Amino acid sequence: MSNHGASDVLHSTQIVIEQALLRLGYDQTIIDFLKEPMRLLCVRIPVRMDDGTTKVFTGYRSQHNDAVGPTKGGVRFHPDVTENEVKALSIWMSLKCGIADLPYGGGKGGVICDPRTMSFRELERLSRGYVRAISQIVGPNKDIPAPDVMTNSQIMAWMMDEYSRIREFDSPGFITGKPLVLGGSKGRETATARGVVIMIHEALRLKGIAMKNARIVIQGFGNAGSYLAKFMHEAGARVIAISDVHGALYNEEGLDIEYLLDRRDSFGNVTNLFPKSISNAELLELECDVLVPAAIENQITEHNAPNVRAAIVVEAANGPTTLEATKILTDRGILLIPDVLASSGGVIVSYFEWVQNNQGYYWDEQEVDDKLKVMMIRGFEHVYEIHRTRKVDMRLAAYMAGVRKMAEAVRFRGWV
Ligand SMILES: NC(=O)C1=CN([C@@H]2O[C@H](COP(=O)(O)OP(=O)(O)OC[C@H]3O[C@@H](n4cnc5c(N)ncnc54)[C@H](O)[C@@H]3O)[C@@H](O)[C@H]2O)C=CC1
Ligand SMILES: O=C(O)CCC(=O)C(=O)O
Repeated sequence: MSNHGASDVLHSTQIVIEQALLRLGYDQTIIDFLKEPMRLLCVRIPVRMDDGTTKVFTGYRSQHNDAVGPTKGGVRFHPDVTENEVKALSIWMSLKCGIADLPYGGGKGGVICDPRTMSFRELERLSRGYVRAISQIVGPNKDIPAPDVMTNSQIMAWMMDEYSRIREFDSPGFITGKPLVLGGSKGRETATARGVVIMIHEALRLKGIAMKNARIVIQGFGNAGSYLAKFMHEAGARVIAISDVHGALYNEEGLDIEYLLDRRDSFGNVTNLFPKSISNAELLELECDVLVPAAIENQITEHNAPNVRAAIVVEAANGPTTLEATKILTDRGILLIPDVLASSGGVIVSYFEWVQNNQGYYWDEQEVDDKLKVMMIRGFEHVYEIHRTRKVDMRLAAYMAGVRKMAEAVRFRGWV
């Protein structure tokens, strides 16, 4: 997998944060404060490998700002993780929490590694080592990790167990995205995709396009992309293309999603089992009603944005569209539902999981889904209203909605 331009994502985020705060009437001091995470830890994690050697991994935990409450956000295991990427991801988490009005600031972690080449036990030792390395700055009321790219409920379970051992009492509220038997929430596994579906419903309604037979193209077939394909198929839409890191599959009549779900591996790989019809680059330029990037950063750029032939782009991934591409899509009248709004279903249900852990009382899946829907639609309406009344693009509108509460909290606390 190629490097996807991590330093750019931090810089572009800072540009939009600054624009948002200026539009909201904040001064340079708050801008300087919120443009960077308030805390960033870089750790070295020695891990005993199965062959008896010890390998040292590098990891990060970035805490953007905790004025609103504890910081919250996933941990990514990926070879291309960088300090700047983790910093940007933590800022995006703040914006997601702000839009959804959760009592959190943003945090994010990452470890430079490739889980696809590691054994189960090596992954366990790495997960536990990461928690030992960051244990001083995390905790149920400090900073609460969760899954992200190439991490899952098993990794959350090891991390929770390690943290509980260090603190010497069971701490389910330390991390979310856990297996159900360890205090996970019903609906967390599917939450990111469920949230994206709700956004697609809203966007189709605005564009006057029916869900039935709407043509959907999805890049990425992992946690976010594969469940999304399933839910869109169940809703009567036509998923005409999907992809993973190896390439893309395309069928204008609609793909057999059930079959693909059945064949995909735990890293979201499936296209390697079939003769590929098209490339990832071609997938992004297919004519469709809704294009959903659900893989990694910087996929829609100034180079391919003029060729995007979708009525709606819904960003399930974090940072899939550059700022230049955002402008091109907006100018072309394509409705863009930005990442910090569209992919907030995961952290919203993580919040529900944390609430359930704190109260020791667990909800059924319908209750989770109903509450998620209310919060996603409220977020959408808020962002769309800012976009309409302040005449700013959807990304800037989302940043304005997302950063306001944090800026207010910083001011009330008297920090700047
Ligand atoms: N899992 C979650 O709860 C949330 C995930 N997200 C974001 O959604 C995106 C996907 O995350 P997950 O589905 O959890 O990851 P995952 O690790 O489960 O799946 C990633 C998918 O993207 C594919 N992929 C990787 N590199 C690619 C490339 N260069 N071109 C095309 N496909 C590629 C992989 O093959 C895999 O199918 C990420 O940006 C993540 O930050 C956002 C909110 C929550
Ligand atoms: O569930 C969470 O707390 C965070 C999910 C996440 O990392 C994200 O939204 O990018």
